[in-house]
Amino acid sequence: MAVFTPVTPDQAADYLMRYPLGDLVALTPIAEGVENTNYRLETTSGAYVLTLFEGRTDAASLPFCLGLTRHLAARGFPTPSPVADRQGEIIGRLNGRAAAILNWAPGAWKRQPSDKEQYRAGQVLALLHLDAADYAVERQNPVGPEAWSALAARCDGPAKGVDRKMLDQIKALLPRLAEPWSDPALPRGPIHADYFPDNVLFATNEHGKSDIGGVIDFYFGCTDVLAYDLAIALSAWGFDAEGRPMQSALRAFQKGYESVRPLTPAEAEALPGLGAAAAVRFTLTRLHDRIFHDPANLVTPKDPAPFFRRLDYWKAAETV
Ligand SMILES: Nc1ncnc2c1ncn2[C@@H]1O[C@H](COP(=O)(O)OP(=O)(O)O)[C@@H](O)[C@H]1O
Ligand SMILES: N[C@@H](CCOP(=O)(O)O)C(=O)O
Repeated sequence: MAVFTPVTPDQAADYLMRYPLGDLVALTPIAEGVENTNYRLETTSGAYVLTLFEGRTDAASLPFCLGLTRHLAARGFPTPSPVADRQGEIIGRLNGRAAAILNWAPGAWKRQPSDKEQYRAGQVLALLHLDAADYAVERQNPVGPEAWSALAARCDGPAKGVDRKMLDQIKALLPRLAEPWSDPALPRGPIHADYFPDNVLFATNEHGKSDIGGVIDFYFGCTDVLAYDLAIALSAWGFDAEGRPMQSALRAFQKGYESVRPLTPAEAEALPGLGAAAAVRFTLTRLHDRIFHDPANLVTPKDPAPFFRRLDYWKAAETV
């Protein structure tokens, strides 16, 4: 489930009165997602998503994240735009939470993307980097290198068994993994930072062809190293459920990316190190979420081990 803060139809209808979106027709909870509360909102003017932002999405980050989404949508990038209320505001408040309404992106994410879809996903990530380049607002990465030691330190006391083993290896790697962030040759800009298959919805376009209809969930979005975003995406799209590399998927995704935005020599050289950093970043947050899992929260914590295994691939790539 991903309804942490319930909303009744009456509350949604009341909230909708602030928006020029017509009247409520249906309010349906969305089961997917792990961070925030999401409802599909159908009104007399169309379909939308109503999001209530929960604990880990810091309300102070929303002007950056929703502003970036709006900036990209205005450029024609495929992402559902946040809707402004009658006062022009895109961030509201509902049931004690910061809230927003975004356009509904039709389609579904690909559980087993073909190489063609991998290529297209790579292209769209590169387009995101180009279209976002002149977005003037900045946000430090909330789960960047500075946050890793704090996450590791929090897990340090309670981690046991396999978690303990992963954590000990990670702690030894942390100083070296942060090195690319002091390289001034790596271009920086707005990044998605969570460009996983479940955040990329494919739909049938106006020509009857399947294409990316909506990139969603910019709530880890921040200003960071562009090639790190590619490394995160390759780590998310290019490995199987056990964390083993899928060579043709990795090639297709990167080829798609570079068909739009070729990597600089410095980026190409840094990519394996950034991939290792991405593997550790997601291992750490998954470890943290599993160790501190609240049993009252029905979302099943994600397994950190397959992400930890990606380290072997990236470490081997560093020595090639
Ligand atoms: N704008 C949207 N259009 C269509 N579906 C959406 C939209 N935003 C979210 N969803 C649906 O809600 C689910 C959870 O959204 P997501 O932003 O990934 O949540 P969380 O941040 O809690 O993980 C997505 O997997 C998708 O099915
Ligand atoms: N992609 C992250 C978790 C964040 O989940 P999302 O539903 O907000 O994309 C992971 O896989 O660890």
